[in-house]
Amino acid sequence: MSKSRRLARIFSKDKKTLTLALDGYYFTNQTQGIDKTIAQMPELVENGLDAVLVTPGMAKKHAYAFADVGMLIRADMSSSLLDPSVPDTIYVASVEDALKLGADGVINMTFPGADNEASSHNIARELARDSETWNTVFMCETLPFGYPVTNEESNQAPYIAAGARVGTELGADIIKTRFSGKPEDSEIVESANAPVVALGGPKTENIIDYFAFVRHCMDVGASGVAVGRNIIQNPNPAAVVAALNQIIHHEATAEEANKVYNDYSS
Ligand SMILES: O=C(CO)COP(=O)(O)O
Repeated sequence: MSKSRRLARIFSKDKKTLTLALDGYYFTNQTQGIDKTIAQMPELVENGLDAVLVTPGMAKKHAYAFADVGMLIRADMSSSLLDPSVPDTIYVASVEDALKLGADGVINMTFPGADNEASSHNIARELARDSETWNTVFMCETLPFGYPVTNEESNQAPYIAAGARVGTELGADIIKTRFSGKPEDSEIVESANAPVVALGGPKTENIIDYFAFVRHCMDVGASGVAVGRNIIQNPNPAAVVAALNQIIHHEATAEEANKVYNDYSS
C-alpha cells in the first residue's frame, strides 16, 4: 500500500484530521474515560472522527472498534506516573509491529532541548527510516524541553517552531506539537514545512474555551488536532467530536461549535 493511501486514512479529503488520542496509558495516569470512549467508537466515527492514536495492546484488543478509522500506533513509552517531567522514553513497537496490527503508521515523542534529547531523536530516526521502507506514516510529536510545559520557553512559538522543524528534519510525515494560543503560532506551521496537528493540551474547564483554542490552531494553519482528555474525559465524547468536526472540516466558529455540542448533548 502506498504512503499516500495511508495518509488518506489519517486526513480527510480536505487534508485535515480530527484524531483521537487514546494512548494515554503509555505516559500518564490521566486515563479516566479511555475504555468508555472506545466503547463509543461507532458514534464517534459517525460524527466525523478521522483517526486514532493507540497503544499496541489497544490495537490488538479492539480490532473492530478501530476498523473504520485511520490508526497510528504509539511506538515509545514512558510510564513515569509520579514524575511526568522526566521524559525517559523507551522504544516498544516497531513499524513492522504496527503493520502486523493493521496500523497506517507510528508515532513517537521527541524532546528537543531536553538533557536526554538524543535518545528520543534516535527512536524517531529509526521509525522514520523504517516508515520509508514500508510506506507507512510517521507522526513525530515534538515537545521542546520535555513532556509537560515545564518552563516559560516550552510554550513559546519560536521554541515550538524550532522543535517542530527537528521532527521534519528527522523524517516525519506529520508533526504533532503544542500551540501557544498566540498569533505567532503561524511560525510553527511555517517552520515545520509539513502538516502540523495540535496536541490536545490541558483539559479546559469550559469546553467552549477548548473550541476557541482549536479554532485558533486552524486559523494559524494547523492541519487538525490529536486530542485526548478534552474528548475522553467529557461526559459526552460524541458531542465534542461532532463540534470539533464542524471547526476542523467546516470552518465553524467556537460559538457555532458550542451550539452543535449543546444541541447534541441535550
Ligand atoms: O497528546 C496526547 C496523547 O497523544 C495527549 O492528549 P491530551 O493532552 O489531549 O490528553
